[in-house]
Amino acid sequence: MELIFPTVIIILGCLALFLLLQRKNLRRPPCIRGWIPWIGVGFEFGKAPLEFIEKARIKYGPIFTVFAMGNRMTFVTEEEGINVFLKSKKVDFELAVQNIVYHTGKMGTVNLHQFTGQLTEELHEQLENLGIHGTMDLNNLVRHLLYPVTVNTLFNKSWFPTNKKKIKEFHQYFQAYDEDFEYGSQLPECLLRNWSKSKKWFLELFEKNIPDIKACKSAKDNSMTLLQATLDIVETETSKENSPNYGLLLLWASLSNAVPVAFWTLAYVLSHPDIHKAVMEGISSVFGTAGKDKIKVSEDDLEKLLLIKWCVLETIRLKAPGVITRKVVKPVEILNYIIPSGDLLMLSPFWLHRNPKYFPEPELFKPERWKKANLEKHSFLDCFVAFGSGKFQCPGRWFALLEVQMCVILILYKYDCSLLDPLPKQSSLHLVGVPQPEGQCRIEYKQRI
Ligand code: HEM
Repeated sequence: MELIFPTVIIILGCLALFLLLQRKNLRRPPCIRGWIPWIGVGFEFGKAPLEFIEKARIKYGPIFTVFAMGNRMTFVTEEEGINVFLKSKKVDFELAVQNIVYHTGKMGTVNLHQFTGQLTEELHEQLENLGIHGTMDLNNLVRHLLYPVTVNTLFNKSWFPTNKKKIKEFHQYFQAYDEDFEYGSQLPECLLRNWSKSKKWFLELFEKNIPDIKACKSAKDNSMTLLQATLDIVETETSKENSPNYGLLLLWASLSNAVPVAFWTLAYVLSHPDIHKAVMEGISSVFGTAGKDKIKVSEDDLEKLLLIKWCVLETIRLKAPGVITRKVVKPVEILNYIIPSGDLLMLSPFWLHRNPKYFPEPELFKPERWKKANLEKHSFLDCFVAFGSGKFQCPGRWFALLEVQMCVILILYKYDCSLLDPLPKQSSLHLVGVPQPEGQCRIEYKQRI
């Protein structure tokens, strides 16, 4: 009898605790966890993550958790969750992404429009290498054009290699680094040998070059490149040792997003004959029809070519990053569910931009929908979150828009272009950054005379 009483108390206590935990779990969003410990649904999720999250939304509703590789990722897809994601102090950006990202938000203060002249010059220089006529994979063409243009403009004039072997190496290492970037922050480097080798190659390159990059100010006006400005901030606020990592982050963020956006913009414009025609009429009305002159593109010219800016933005709407991420630091309530601290809160710009509630006829490439955006006041369409939003919005967004517009203008001004393949599908392998095309899409270009 003496033993029965405490035993009953313990059992009742356990039961109460169990019911309490159950109740707490009941207030959590539905969780897709699979049966394998730690791995969860990692294999299914990893095969085609973009499709996985849309199927989960259809099956489980506007908020759900995916458990994979030891992480709880809670996806929000509608207003209430999106507002919490973008505005709540209970979620954190820096803890959610690689440690090295903190503080770069300050880059936003640099006046990117000072780059108009240099971008034009660099683009003309690289376009010379295309010759007068050719056929090649459009993605390859854009990479060969924009890798050097971006690096020389953002980092240091003439920093991009000019020797063929080194250029090839740069392309190979960058593509390997880009390919596994999102796994690089989650898996041990020994499992990602190519990624780790490429990272080392770039860090060494930055280590070697940072003193030169810092020393070399523009001879014309003593102005700084974006990397110089960022390094000034990094070295004052953290330590010199972080500089190569920041350099590499900036390199990845700029090349891995702006280059595929330029590819998709050209591919969309060239595969829509009416839009292509209207774009060409715009270019001829500002610069004339002949394509041989080394035209200078000013900010005024860009204002007159609003359709091209809309085409770039419409492309970014359709090819937005698969996810952006925050870490929940204090339990937060969304749609009557409690999201526990430690969860990663995920928002998919890609799928949000395909919700007909926010973007009518979402699958169509309709640049004119941007007529409604107040671009003069630097604001995008409601629910357009390709660059994130709020405090941690992408600091490179205006540079990217400028660079892609100039790239499109100069290619189409100089060359008569047509696509030899249909618009490719996008690769569904990656969630981070702008998606890459799956397979090739050839372009034929002929210099205008
Ligand atoms: C169209 C091209 C681009 C897209 C779609 C894009 C998108 C994004 C997104 C979604 C974020 C995260 C925002 C968030 O979580 O709220 C981000 C961050 C960032 N982006 Fe971009 N980006 C682009 C181009 C660029 C360029 C050209 C640069 C460099 C010049 C750049 C530099 C960065 C940096 C450094 C961050 C980290 C922000 C921080 O530390 O606060 N991006 N970008």
